[in-house]
Amino acid sequence: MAVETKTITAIEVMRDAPVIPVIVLHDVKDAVPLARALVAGGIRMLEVTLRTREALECIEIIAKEVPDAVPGAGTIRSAADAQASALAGARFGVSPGYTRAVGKACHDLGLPLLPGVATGSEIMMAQEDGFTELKFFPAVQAGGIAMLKAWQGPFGDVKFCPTGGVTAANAPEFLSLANVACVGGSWIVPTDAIAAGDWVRIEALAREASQLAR
Ligand SMILES: O=C(O)C(=O)C[C@H](O)[C@H](O)COP(=O)(O)O
Repeated sequence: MAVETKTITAIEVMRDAPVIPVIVLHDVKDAVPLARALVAGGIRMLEVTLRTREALECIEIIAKEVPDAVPGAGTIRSAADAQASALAGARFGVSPGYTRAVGKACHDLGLPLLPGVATGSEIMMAQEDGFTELKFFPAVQAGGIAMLKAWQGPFGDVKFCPTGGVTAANAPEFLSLANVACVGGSWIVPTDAIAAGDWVRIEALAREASQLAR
């Protein structure tokens, strides 16, 4: 059954599955089979990064052709990125950092945003602007589990999606933390599997990821 479009919120994006795949697509023809494989494996929230020229077209075709998937745009770095993503049919946005301009654009567009943060000041700025579900990026490189535990005190009302260096091996420990709602990562969408069209492998990786405990 297709996920209702208009009412999705950032926390719903985070709670749908334990893992949000961070997807890099270079070829539009891969978008639909990849999205179908992820959905078959139990992952519906799909972050398609705006790192490639093809990304917006990929979001558009997933939105049209895979009703059970919820395409989102990653690597949103400007208001223009947010606008183009919403126009293409992205249902949520993820940014590697936070600026007021990006926050305001997403707010005005009604596009739920997981803003990227790596410091207390960035968390406070995002919170001031009304965001309480945040991406911790780059999670492992910026302090990992220990950082998230330290944030539990002053920022106990924030839920994080740690992303960057998260793998099948360390995801369970991240997911066991009370302030972690889900994790993000590229490990379930390996570049070589996409290039080879190995959708069976990606479906298997998604299935394993979707069964991780939180
Ligand atoms: O492109 C973006 O907007 C990003 O924020 C970067 C990604 O989140 C990380 O590159 C994922 O990290 P890995 O799972 O270690 O590959």
